[in-house]
Amino acid sequence: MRETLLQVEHLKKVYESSTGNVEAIGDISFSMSAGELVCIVGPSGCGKTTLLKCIAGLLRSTGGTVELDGKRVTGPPPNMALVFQEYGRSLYPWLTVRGNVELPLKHKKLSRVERDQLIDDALEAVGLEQAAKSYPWQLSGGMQQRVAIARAVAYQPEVLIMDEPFAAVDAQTRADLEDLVRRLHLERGMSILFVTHDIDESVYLGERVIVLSKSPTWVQEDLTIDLAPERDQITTRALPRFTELRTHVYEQVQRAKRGQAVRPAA
Ligand SMILES: Nc1ncnc2c1ncn2[C@@H]1O[C@H](COP(=O)(O)OP(=O)(O)OP(=O)(O)O)[C@@H](O)[C@H]1O
Repeated sequence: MRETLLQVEHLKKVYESSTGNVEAIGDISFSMSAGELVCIVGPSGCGKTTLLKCIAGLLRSTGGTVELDGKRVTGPPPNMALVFQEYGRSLYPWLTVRGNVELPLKHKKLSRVERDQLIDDALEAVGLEQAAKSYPWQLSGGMQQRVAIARAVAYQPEVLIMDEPFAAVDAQTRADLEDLVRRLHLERGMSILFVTHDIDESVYLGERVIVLSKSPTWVQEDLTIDLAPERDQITTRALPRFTELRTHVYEQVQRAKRGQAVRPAA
């Protein structure tokens, strides 16, 4: 059995402000094993980003706990990497692609040779060897997002957190980036927690899809995606089972939006 990597227990988040409190997360519990790729979907505004920020130690929860590798998360854990939707803002325009990938490695005690190996390997993994000396602003949106992914790969985190990473790229680039994520997961065993608005994307990518209720949020369903690990944009998406799963998740999200799902007794 795979060991538990991430454990979220009764997480709660209330935003307090002068205009009133917002109970964003009601009570979320789930766990994720090492080497898993888990997708999270839910209605707009249900607290997906809030959840990821709490998991990443960027936001203090109001209640409950997050543990990574058995250690309580109270601030950004060193063994976690994040990739967000806004690739333009996550890359430093004055650094080359190589410089951007190298940056977080400076916090690790590595020799020059080890660092160079990690950077070369990561750039190769995302297919950007030729662009190492370019600057981010010289690249397309999809390529910039590859740089952000290469940076995470080179860092060798225990878990990679991705928040709507492909929402701002065109459909063809998105499909390519989805396949890149699948490959990193399959070939390198990367543990990935992936938030998306796109139901088809969640089923195509995930080994599990967690459906969140609307705010104040709880886990409405934790669904195993029983598709073969080797996936392909054409054949996998054409499978009857793929259609069944995406229809099921779609219906669950619709129920969540309408607030129709019944929360199981604790
Ligand atoms: N800093 C904040 N102060 C007050 N309320 C907030 C704050 N950030 C988020 N919220 C509220 O918390 C709830 C959850 O927001 P969050 O951005 O986490 O949802 P989301 O599921 O990621 O949204 P989307 O699907 O639109 O990206 C929303 O009602 C939002 O208005």
